[in-house]
Amino acid sequence: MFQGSQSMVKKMKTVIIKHPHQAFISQEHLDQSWKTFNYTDRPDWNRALHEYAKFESILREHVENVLHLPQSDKTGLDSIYAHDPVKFTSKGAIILKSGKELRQGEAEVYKAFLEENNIPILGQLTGDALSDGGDLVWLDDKTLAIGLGFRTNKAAIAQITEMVKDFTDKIIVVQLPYDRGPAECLHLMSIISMVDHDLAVVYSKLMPVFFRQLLIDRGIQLIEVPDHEYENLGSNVLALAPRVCMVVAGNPITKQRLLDAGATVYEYEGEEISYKGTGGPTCLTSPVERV
Ligand SMILES: NC(=[NH2+])NCCC[C@H](N)C(=O)O
Repeated sequence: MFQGSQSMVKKMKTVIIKHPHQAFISQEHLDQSWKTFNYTDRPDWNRALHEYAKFESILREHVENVLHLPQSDKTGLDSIYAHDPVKFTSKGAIILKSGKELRQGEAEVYKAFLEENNIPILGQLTGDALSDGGDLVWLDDKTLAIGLGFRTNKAAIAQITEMVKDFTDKIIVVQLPYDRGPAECLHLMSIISMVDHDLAVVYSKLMPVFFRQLLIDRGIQLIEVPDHEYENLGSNVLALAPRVCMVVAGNPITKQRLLDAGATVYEYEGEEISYKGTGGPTCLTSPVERV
């Protein structure tokens, strides 16, 4: 029985990931495509494998089922960030269409993978609708916040709203700023990560005032990420269970603030697999079931 949820924090039971073997493929492949995909630098294949081994071992300690997406010639480097092509609801996956054109082939591969594994699909974006999973945040099981920006458009918000309306009370549209422009990746999840039902890590500088206030009004304690740790993906924190989380190493202030809030914090080195492609632990994982 599929145990889908509309939570970013409940105990993760099943997760989909994509290993560098299937996404990065080889040093040669990385060399050919890192500039095209707008990475900050050329990832090192061996170090990427090493980092990923640690990352995956933390995941395996906490998550019963870890499923791997297959290699495909329809996808590129960014497919390592398995969070983006779909979003899970309690009734199954919504198949999205990336706002980054180079990533649009990922959804089809993902959909076939879900079908093969008998994981339910709720619906799929059609027409002009564009959205990345990184823009969709369940604040609780009845409330979905959606970032409206370069990666997610109004057509997608309308279609997603329609798909979830029978089992969701509220959709909150959060306007994202221009920040560094369309070539860079800025998702709603770049500026907020839920760590428990009442605890979130945030980068308030890029957050609309109404949204920050709404979080506070909902009784959510906010942990602020300092500027230099935001640059190091410090605001990208993956909840493995309520207050049990994973961060990219090199964010000591955020880590200490999480510890002070009573969280257990696991770290992995993410220079190659996270930093260079701008994708932290939430981006590297697609939680299917949380219980
Ligand atoms: N959910 C996320 N924050 N994903 C990050 C994706 C990063 C990737 N390089 C992109 O530009 O699409």
